[in-house]
Amino acid sequence: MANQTPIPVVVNGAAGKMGREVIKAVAQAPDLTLVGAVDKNPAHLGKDVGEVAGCGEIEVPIVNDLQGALLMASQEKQLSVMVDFTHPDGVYENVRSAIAYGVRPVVGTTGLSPEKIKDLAEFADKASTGCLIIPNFSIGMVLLQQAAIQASQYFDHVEIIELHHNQKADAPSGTAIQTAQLLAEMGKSFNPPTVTETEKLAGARGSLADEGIRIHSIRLPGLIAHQEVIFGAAGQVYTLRHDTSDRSCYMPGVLLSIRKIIQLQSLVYGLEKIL
Ligand SMILES: NC(=O)C1=CN([C@@H]2O[C@H](COP(=O)(O)OP(=O)(O)OC[C@H]3O[C@@H](n4cnc5c(N)ncnc54)[C@H](OP(=O)(O)O)[C@@H]3O)[C@@H](O)[C@H]2O)C=CC1
Ligand SMILES: O=C(O)C1=N[C@H](C(=O)O)C[C@H](O)C1
Repeated sequence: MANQTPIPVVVNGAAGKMGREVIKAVAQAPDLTLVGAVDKNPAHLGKDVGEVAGCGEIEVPIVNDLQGALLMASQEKQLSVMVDFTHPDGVYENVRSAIAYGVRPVVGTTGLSPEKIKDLAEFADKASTGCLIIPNFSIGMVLLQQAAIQASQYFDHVEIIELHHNQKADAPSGTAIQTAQLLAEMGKSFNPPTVTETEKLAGARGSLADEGIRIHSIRLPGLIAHQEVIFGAAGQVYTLRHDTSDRSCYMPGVLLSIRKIIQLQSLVYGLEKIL
């Protein structure tokens, strides 16, 4: 790895909570080189992104021009990568732009609808470009999901609770949606009704995903990112829980994705597919 030319990386959303972690991780990785830092928050424009991230000056200023950053990255000799941790409203256009410039997108931003993901998959296919959409970069969450898939063979009743900080824009979380999808793909329906239910307050029973799976979203200051998958059967409850205490937990998955995407020619959804 030491003799290879470093992979050029653009970080979009560089001044955000996740973006800052990615800047620190990329700055410390000898096989990666940061070539662009983009963020729309005017408070950070023009500042050195290393200073903003807290890892010291790295001589890359924060700009609010994704197209310009992608153009520069596309002119590097090596295939380049855009890491996106921005906002559900802008991520689709960001990914389209990256693919159009031949820059490979590693997407952590959540909130993309299944239709938009399908559309991006077709766009990536046409361009023969790798694109990674990863709802959760932590290994603990992959393991939780695998345990949930196992348990779903034996339990017919399951509900998901996701708990996040109250700055989160989208609900349910991308992770909870993916977890429900993985269970729904098991080829069975969950939660057969046992009684006629009435919601006295709308939403009391949470949101309804495919195959009868319910997701409940909690938003509170003091939380980072947490998820429970609770299975119930006569006389027993089986609870799987993952807790994030620091956003650094996502960085091994982000770095792995940057390294792996160079070899991909199509869109891949989910960290478990590249482990
Ligand atoms: N896949 C995973 O493992 C994880 C995914 N996430 C997801 O990542 C996303 C970002 O989360 P987080 O870092 O906590 O959010 P933050 O709000 O802390 O950071 C987002 C940053 O991106 C900026 N921004 C927003 N829209 C754009 C845009 N169109 N172009 C450039 N910059 C933009 C924001 O500016 P401003 O402040 O002005 O809005 C902000 O500085 C969310 O969707 C979240 O769910 C989070 C953690 C882990
Ligand atoms: O907004 C967050 O913080 C997180 N977002 C992702 C999601 O929506 O699943 C991943 C993790 O839960 C943290």
